[in-house]
Formats: sequence, C-alpha cells, structure tokens
Amino acid sequence: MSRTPVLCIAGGGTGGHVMPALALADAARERWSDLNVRFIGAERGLEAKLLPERGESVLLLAMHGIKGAGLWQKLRVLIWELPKSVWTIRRHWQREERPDLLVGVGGYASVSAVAAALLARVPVILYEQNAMPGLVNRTLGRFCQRMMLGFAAASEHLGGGVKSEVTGNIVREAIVRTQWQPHQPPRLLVLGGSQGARILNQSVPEACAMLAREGRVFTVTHVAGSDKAAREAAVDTYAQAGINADVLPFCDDMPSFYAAGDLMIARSGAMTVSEAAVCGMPCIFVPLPHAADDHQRHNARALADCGGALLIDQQQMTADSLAAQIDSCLFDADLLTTMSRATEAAAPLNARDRQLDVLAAFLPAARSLQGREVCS
Ligand SMILES: CC(=O)N[C@H]1[C@@H](OP(=O)(O)OP(=O)(O)OC[C@H]2O[C@@H](n3ccc(=O)[nH]c3=O)[C@H](O)[C@@H]2O)O[C@H](CO)[C@@H](O)[C@@H]1O
Repeated sequence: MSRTPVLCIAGGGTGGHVMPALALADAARERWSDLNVRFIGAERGLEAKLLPERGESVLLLAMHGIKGAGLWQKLRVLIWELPKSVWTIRRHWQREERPDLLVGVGGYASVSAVAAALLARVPVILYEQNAMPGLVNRTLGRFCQRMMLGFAAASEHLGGGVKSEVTGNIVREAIVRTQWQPHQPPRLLVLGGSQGARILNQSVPEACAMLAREGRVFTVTHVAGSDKAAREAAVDTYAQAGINADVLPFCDDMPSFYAAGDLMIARSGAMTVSEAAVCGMPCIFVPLPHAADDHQRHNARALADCGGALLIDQQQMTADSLAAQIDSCLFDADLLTTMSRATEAAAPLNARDRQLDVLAAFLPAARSLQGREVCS
C-alpha cells in the first residue's frame, strides 16, 4: 500500500525565508490534497513563533547563524552545531517519516537539512529568493536536483553544474489578490523588512516632518521592528509634525498594509520586492548596504530598471534628499500610476504554479527511491 508522500520545507530565520515557505506549503497542499508537509527551522528564527501558531509540524534546531559572528562563534557553529543538527534531523527521520522531497528555502536551518537530505539520498530542491544567489546556495547547488530562482538575474551568477529554473518568488495568495489604488490624501508605507531598519526609522519620520512643515498632507503606516525606543521616537516625530501615522513593530496583515499605500519606502529584501511587484506598488528602495554580495541592490534593480521604483544609496541619503524624493512621487498621481503599472509588469507570472511544477517533477521520483534508501 502506498503511503502519503511527505514534503519537508527547511530553513527560515527571517520573514524573507519563512513567508515563501508558508506560501509554498499552502500551495502544495492545495494541489496535492494527500501531501504531508513538515518543516525544519531554528529555535531562534521567526519560524519558531509563526509555524506553531499556525499548527504546523516543525522540528526546531538549536542553531546560531554565522553572519556577522566572531571567529569563535563561527567555529562553534561549523564544528559543533552543524554536525549535531544534521544528526538530530537524521534521527528524527528514523523515528518519524523520512521526507520524499526536501525544499531548502535558505537561512541557517536550511544548510543542516540539505546536508541531512543529501546523506539520506532524499532529493533536494533549493529555493533562492534573491537576485544574487548566496554563497551557500552557489556551493550546494551542484549537489541538488534543482534550484528555483526568485529573479531571472540570479541565473547569471550560478556556476555550470547547477540546474536552475526561474520560477519567481511565491507570494502569499492574499497579497497576490491585493491591487494598488490611489488614495486621497496620499498614504506612505514604510517597511524595513521583517526586522525593521534603523536608518528608515530615523530618516523617514524626519523627512515626513519636513514635508508636513511645507504644508503637504498625507498619512503614514510605518512598520519599524522590535526596537521600542526607535518606535517611540518615530511616533513622537510624526506627532509633533501633526502627521497621522501608525507605527507598528510587526504587521500580521500584509495584504491590508499593501492595500493601504500609494508609495512604499522599504529595504529591498527579495520578498518585499516581489510582493511590491505583484501588488503594483510604487517604491523607493534603500538597499541594506552590507547585505552579502550587495544582493538587496540586485533585488531592487528588478523594479528600478523598469521605472517602477527609485533606488537610493543609504550612504548618500539624508532626511533632506529623502524628503525631496518622497515629494517628487507621493503627490504626483500620474507618476504614481505609471510607476504602479511598471512594477506590476515586472512581477513574475504564476510563480506559484511554476514552483509546484518543479516540485511535481521530483515527488514521483522521490517515491520510487523509497525502497532503496538506507538510513544510517
Ligand atoms: C537583514 C536581512 O538579512 N535581510 C534579508 C532577509 O530579509 P527580510 O526577512 O526582511 O525579508 P524580505 O524583505 O525578503 O521579506 C519580508 C517578509 O516578511 C513579511 N513581513 C514583513 C514585515 C512585517 O511586519 N510583516 C510581514 O509579514 C513580508 O510580507 C515578506 O514576506 O531575507 C531576504 C530574502 O532572502 C533577503 O533579501 C534580505 O536581504
């Protein structure tokens, strides 16, 4: 008797990995009603909160990231935490169901899970959200069945041994259904990615206050991250300038957030850019300057090059220059409409179905491997 196929989605850390993982799980369950979806993540990642809240089955690993870590911490992760978590995953698969297919969505738990899957001969699909692939995916790619790419530009940076497919980034369905429309008075959105961005928390309220002093009327919704002091300072600056502003630590309702905006100032994380594109949101992007291989600039270019977004260098940005950029877009209805059409035209067509088609190509193959697998 054939058993229910199991798909394991591994990775996380920040919203840029967790949100597409959730969207992929929902889409896969909708296409294959008999599919079991399991997750592997890190205790310290956003997934440790979001996945149990949704009732998802998740194996959480006690792992740290190595980005920005000191030498001792890096050694500890590579020599101790990584092998230990690979062992934990393989034991888990011996006790519970071993997956038929693993999708690595990036983030530190993804590396252990991909390594465990390769050792256990579970087929692996990597999913790279960014327009510039990360070192880990570039390295692991040649050992995996396929790499799904969120942006076409990413394929230019992959070595010959990697089999990749441009699918676009999978965006949650409720966001796909959200459509940009103009409001009166205009509404500005501020989004520093899933963790907030200090530079946006400082510069945007100041820039908005300058515009308000010049008599401009507009409202602001500002997602500022978990730093309470930064949020309070932003609230004060908006209030003193008489601006109607809503400042949040995190937004649980992104479709309503996008629906409420005329222009968004944001970091250019892969999913922020992809979500802006599917909604047709005109944007001003301020890429994170020290992102690996400058990948946020590459992401932002996908919308900037077609006229849907402006791209500002953080190093050159001042409250004055930002105020001028906001002023030139937010109050020009024709420009906003043109930008909105340009972002929408840059959105990938049917990323959801394209990703599911890639998975479909490997799920049956994975099942036929079942009998030959030896779990040590
Ligand atoms: C500092 C850092 O390492 N940033 C990386 C991280 O960004 P980050 O985690 O910020 O990711 P993205 O901008 O790609 O996506 C954020 C996701 O979180 C959601 N969201 C965000 C805020 C909120 O309040 N509520 C909410 O639901 C958004 O709708 C989106 O789905 O992963 C991205 C994808 O690999 C990378 O491109 C970024 O460079």
